Amino acid sequence: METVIEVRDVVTTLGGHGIHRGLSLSVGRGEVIALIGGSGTGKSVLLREIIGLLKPQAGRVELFGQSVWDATADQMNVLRRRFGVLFQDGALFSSLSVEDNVATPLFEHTALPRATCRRLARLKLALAGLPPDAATKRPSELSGGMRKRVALARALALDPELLFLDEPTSGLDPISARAFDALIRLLADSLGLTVFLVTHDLDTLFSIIDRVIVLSDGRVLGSGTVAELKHIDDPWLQAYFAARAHEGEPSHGN
Ligand SMILES: Nc1ncnc2c1ncn2[C@@H]1O[C@H](COP(=O)(O)OP(=O)(O)OP(=O)(O)O)[C@@H](O)[C@H]1O
Repeated sequence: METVIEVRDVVTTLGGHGIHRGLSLSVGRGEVIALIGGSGTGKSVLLREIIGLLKPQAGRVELFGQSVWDATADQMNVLRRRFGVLFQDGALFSSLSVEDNVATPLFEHTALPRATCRRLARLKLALAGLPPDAATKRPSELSGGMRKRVALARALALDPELLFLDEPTSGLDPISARAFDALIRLLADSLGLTVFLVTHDLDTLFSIIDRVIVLSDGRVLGSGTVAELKHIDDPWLQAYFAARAHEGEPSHGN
């Protein structure tokens, strides 16, 4: 399997605290991966390092075989077009229409006429499951679940091969969260996307994830299906899965 994300021996210190202490992981094309770990273990920081927003003190990060932290500005621009990111808060522009929010990456990274960008944006909105009348609204006129879908549509604007999502279901009610999970899996399967998401949501793990990577104490504690990880003798991981056991059985076979 082609490697899409490669993280090797990453060391991160922030504010005098060691966050990552020689962290390594890799993700293959087409995998739907969840990164989990206790609060403050450095999941979001790692995500920012992988997408080139924060530089680790040591180690190597590669996307599609290109070193992120040795890339020239031109190489980074090419890389940025190959991945989309959905940040935790959606980071939508409140003053722009939904359609222009989604068209913004097309305005910025392509020479297409603005009307064409908007037409493509409408297609992405439909792909993200939004009704046509959402396009001309402002983000504030939509529900939280719909705003997430707008942010997803924007992350898909440039037809990425790789999608990063930071806590995609946080702030959603359980029904919207499960619908959003299903949408991510559908898009991954339909478009051949590789998905790397950070989550605390056990239902997401049980329903749509191929492989879970667990961060603990600055390193990868383990990686595998939920069933495989249940055998790891780690207090945080055991407590995490116990929370699910109290809620009932998993909805999916892994
Ligand atoms: N820019 C920064 N400067 C200093 N410390 C930071 C910075 N960004 C993050 N941190 C610290 O790094 C640690 C890891 O943060 P991070 O947000 O990656 O954790 P996380 O695993 O995503 O946590 P959570 O599950 O609670 O979202 C935290 O202790 C955080 O306070």
